[in-house]
Amino acid sequence: MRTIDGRAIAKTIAAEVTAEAEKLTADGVVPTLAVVVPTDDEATAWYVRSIERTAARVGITCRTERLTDPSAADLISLLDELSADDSVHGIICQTPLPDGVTLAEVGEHIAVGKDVDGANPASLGRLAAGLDTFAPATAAAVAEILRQEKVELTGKQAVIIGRSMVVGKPAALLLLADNATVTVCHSRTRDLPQVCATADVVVAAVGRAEMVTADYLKQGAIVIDVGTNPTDDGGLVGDVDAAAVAERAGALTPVPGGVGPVTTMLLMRHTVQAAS
Ligand SMILES: Nc1nc(=O)c2c([nH]1)NC[C@@H]1CN(c3ccc(C(=O)N[C@@H](CCC(=O)O)C(=O)O)cc3)C=[N+]21
Repeated sequence: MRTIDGRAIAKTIAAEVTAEAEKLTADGVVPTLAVVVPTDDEATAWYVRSIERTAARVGITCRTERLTDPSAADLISLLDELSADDSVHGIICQTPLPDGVTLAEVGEHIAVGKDVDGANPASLGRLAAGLDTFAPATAAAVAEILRQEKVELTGKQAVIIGRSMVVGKPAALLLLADNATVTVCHSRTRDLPQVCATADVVVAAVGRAEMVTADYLKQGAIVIDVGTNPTDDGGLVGDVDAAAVAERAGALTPVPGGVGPVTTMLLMRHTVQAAS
């Protein structure tokens, strides 16, 4: 089994994004990403630090807006304000959101042109319609990794495990646009391992530690692991049991070092695109 190096892929994209950010800055436009942080969840805090670090490295200004226990109305008024602010080019609202608040309802208040993490339902609709738009960075990372690894998708079977608005659904649309035959599975899918075992490409985005084992895979399948599940000892594991699939998979994205770093970098690429 080949291990796909997400950090190396992120590095390649970083070079391109840095050059683009430099050009914009020379023209008097400092690419700026607003990060709205509505809850103080630990995984989110890590991602926000990573966004801030990566932005600094590629020449993007990061403006972090922390809210304490906000209502939907509080979030909406901040997102409306950022959407109208000409000095802000990209906006990401971190999940999880406070109880009872949905990403779709607040996402509607992120201007589509600044919606660098594809949270506005209109962005997802545009993606479905084949219009120019930003896909959620994680879903975009899945497609980007397959492209960079030169995995030809035309006519291939792709199975996505997970139907969320941030990963499963947009990833399905992106792979469909690359001519794969796409199946989306979820918690109610019957005979999940057998369905997955028909796939040339498996995308695991369920959020259950090491759930995907060898019996889910056909020999040689390409496996993209989107899971980031914290372990008791402070580590991180994916949705795929990497040791269990080693003999069966053709290639696998590791956790950490796979989809995560590409996700963060694509958020940066989207931000310079939004500023252009
Ligand atoms: N609106 C929204 N969009 C998101 O995309 C989003 C979010 N909210 N909320 C939080 C989660 C979490 N998330 C991660 C991204 C990268 C890594 C990542 O790069 N992890 C490193 C390792 C981290 C470690 O070692 O602890 C890696 O995989 O190599 C992790 C987690 C995006 N999220």
